[in-house]
Amino acid sequence: MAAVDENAAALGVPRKQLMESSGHAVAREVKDLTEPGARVAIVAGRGNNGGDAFVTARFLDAYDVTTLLLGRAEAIGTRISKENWNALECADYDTREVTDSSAFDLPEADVIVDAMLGTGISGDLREPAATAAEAINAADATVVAVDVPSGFDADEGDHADNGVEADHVVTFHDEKPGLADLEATVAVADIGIPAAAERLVGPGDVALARPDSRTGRAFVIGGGPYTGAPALAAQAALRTGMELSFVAAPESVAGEIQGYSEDLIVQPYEHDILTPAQVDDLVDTAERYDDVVVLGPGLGTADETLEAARKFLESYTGPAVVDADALAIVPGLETDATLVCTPNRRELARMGGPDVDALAPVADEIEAFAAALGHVVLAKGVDDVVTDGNRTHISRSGTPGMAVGGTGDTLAGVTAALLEHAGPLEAAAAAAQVNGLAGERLADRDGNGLLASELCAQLPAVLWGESNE
Ligand SMILES: NC(=O)C1=CN([C@@H]2O[C@H](COP(=O)(O)OP(=O)(O)OC[C@H]3O[C@@H](n4cnc5c(N)ncnc54)[C@H](O)[C@@H]3O)[C@@H](O)[C@H]2O)[C@@H](O)CC1
Ligand SMILES: [K+]
Repeated sequence: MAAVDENAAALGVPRKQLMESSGHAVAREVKDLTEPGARVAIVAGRGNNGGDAFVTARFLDAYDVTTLLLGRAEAIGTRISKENWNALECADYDTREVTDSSAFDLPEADVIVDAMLGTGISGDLREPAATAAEAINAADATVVAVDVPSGFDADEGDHADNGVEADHVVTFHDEKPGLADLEATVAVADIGIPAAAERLVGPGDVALARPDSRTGRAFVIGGGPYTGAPALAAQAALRTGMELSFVAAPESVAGEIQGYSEDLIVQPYEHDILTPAQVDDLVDTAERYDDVVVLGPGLGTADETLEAARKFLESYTGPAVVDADALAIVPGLETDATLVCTPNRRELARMGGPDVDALAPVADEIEAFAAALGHVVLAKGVDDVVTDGNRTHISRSGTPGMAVGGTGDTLAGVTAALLEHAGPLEAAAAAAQVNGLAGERLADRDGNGLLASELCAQLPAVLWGESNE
């Protein structure tokens, strides 16, 4: 929800507007339940849940409304909530600050609006919310909860023992898991979040997957016929926050790959391409160090290489990005690994997916393809389609200059790094967006002459730069 919210703001629908819709929806519920003139007590916390209810008060001018704030007005936690509180104060609404739990005095009311805590809560209620909840539960009034009954943990779906027992819940945008199990009627209010805030990858999705610590090991299994591809994937993983990037490559090309960069750790194996003989060692290494694997860049299409890729994924059980030539073996594969497959349009068609120029118009078909495949698919095109077969996102970032070779390899490395911090769909969606944004930054300078090797250097600014603060 926080991600969708941030995406909506980026699309021009800021959170304060959503708060206005939320507060209005709660007021409509109160109006449905009572006649004008009825007594309404709003009990509000200092977060945005309380802010919603300050809006509600403005829509209930025909009622006898008292708004109680748990805490001091200076301590209201968000700007938009503060602004809505100030609006009540300036316009002479009946507002009261409850500065400690012993001073909590719930007015006689026909309806109580519970806006103490929303989705920002964890654990049992602390004071003064605990005392207030007790009074609300003891009161002979209809209780309308804003978003969730206070004490309900929307992440876990369970309810604190000392939480509010609501009669009605007006929840926003979407059902929350566990709400339906409560003894309350639940109404889902549409608060005007554009569908694109969920469909299109935005800054909220990037924030969800952004590494907040430097950690993890990328293990790129690639190289042989080509050497640049594995090096680019490994570099991109480092630029996206991995601690170490290993490249397992044939000894015939290991020196060349190392020669590109002192940042990489190259682990040569005997042979000049990947064959099944190397697979047991590679699986051992990847599992022992909890690596995130990138399988495919530069491996080539020799039969024994593809056989080796298959054998690797049949025994490996960790997370892996499968790219380039290795994608050919994924359809029909039996594996316990968590895969993100990153085909371009041609590779997607060869895997049995739709054969089209533009991916976004056939997003539903790609979703069905991913469902049948049983893995997350990040299909790369002008617009990228990212889907787990159930939920689907479209990333529109990127620039025509990214048609250059190597940007798919950097994407594979970015995806691997984000897999260290997020689930496969979330990591893939954010990776598509981040790689494209890095390309856009570089295109400001280099236009259609940008290089994948230089795109890597843009990744940190996209993820942690000033525009994110
Ligand atoms: N898209 C969205 O996310 C929208 C959210 N809105 C509202 O914003 C709410 C979430 O707002 P916030 O994130 O500000 O969170 P809350 O309003 O739920 O408040 C969190 C506050 O409660 C305190 N707290 C946490 N656990 C506690 C406990 N066990 N006992 C006592 N205090 C505790 C925290 O210190 C924090 O200050 C939603 O429930 C909804 O009502 C709406 O304004 C509309 C849009
Ligand atoms: K609430």
